[in-house]
Amino acid sequence: MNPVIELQRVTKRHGALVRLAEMDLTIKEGEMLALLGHNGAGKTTIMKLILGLIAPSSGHVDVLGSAPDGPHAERLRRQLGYLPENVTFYEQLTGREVLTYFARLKRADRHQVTVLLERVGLVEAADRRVKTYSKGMRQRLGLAQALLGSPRLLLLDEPTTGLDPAATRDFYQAVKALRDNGCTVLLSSHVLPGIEPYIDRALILGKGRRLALGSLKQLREEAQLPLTFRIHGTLRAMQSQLWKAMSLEPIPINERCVEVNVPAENKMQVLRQLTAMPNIDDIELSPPTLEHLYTHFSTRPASLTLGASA
Ligand SMILES: Nc1ncnc2c1ncn2[C@@H]1O[C@H](COP(=O)(O)OP(=O)(O)OP(=O)(O)O)[C@@H](O)[C@H]1O
Repeated sequence: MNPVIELQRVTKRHGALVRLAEMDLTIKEGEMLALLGHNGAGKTTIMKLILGLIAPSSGHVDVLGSAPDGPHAERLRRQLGYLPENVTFYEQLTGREVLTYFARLKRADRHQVTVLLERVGLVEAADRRVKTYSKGMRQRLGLAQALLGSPRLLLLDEPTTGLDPAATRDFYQAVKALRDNGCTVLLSSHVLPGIEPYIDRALILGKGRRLALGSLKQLREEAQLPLTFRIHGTLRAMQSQLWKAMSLEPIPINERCVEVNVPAENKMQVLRQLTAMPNIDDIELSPPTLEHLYTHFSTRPASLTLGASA
């Protein structure tokens, strides 16, 4: 598949401050990639470079086949949708009026307004003033605004900050439907819960540098973090020597439940030993979450990040 975004050794500096350092990144058509990082890690800087709002100090940025700050910038921007962090609208206008206003600005077909209100689940609230909207509804209106003109590439900057888990899920489901229709999505976030099922890959950033890049599976393979086993049963009968014999350190959850961390390579061996025990009723296995992986990659020594996967 064609790359939609290509960054080659891109650096963005302000005097001595390096906002982004030698970044290489290729995003393919129809991919959903999450930019993850602490405040000031460089997420918005990457988005602004892709939008052509700022130019790299060195290196090359290519978006849909041309430079975003080059002679084709205007044509290119019509193919991009952008939901900025902290989106605000005219409070006195209705959702429909807001979208109609943006459609005019973007020179998009006004018939799209109703279609998009439907797509983001705002049809019933379309004729209410924005000042009556919840945070989740405002974000969905922001998403509808970003979708005007049927963009091929969607950039979402911290789109779910401040949303509750149900509103976050609804938001990502709407984005996933777009991605499934071939739209490429780049989203930045430091709110990790809820994002896992929707992304193809994650780029973990720290101080403008790439700390890790890959699918959840690739990040798990690279990190080699242990699996968590939640074991249920009559555990009081389990002597500490038994745990020791399996090289496990149980963390009590309650009288009938403990958690143990098991290195991935020992998974089957430990499972066999545990399932052979009559006092164990159930075992739940959890691989490391994106949150565990993020913590791992953002706290490991800098010398180990040089080989971050391409
Ligand atoms: N216009 C600017 N001039 C100088 N430095 C800037 C400018 N904009 C951002 N920076 C700096 O660049 C670095 C990266 O900022 P950026 O906004 O890309 O981070 P971020 O990962 O999006 O952070 P956040 O999660 O807080 O939004 C930070 O150190 C920031 O202070």
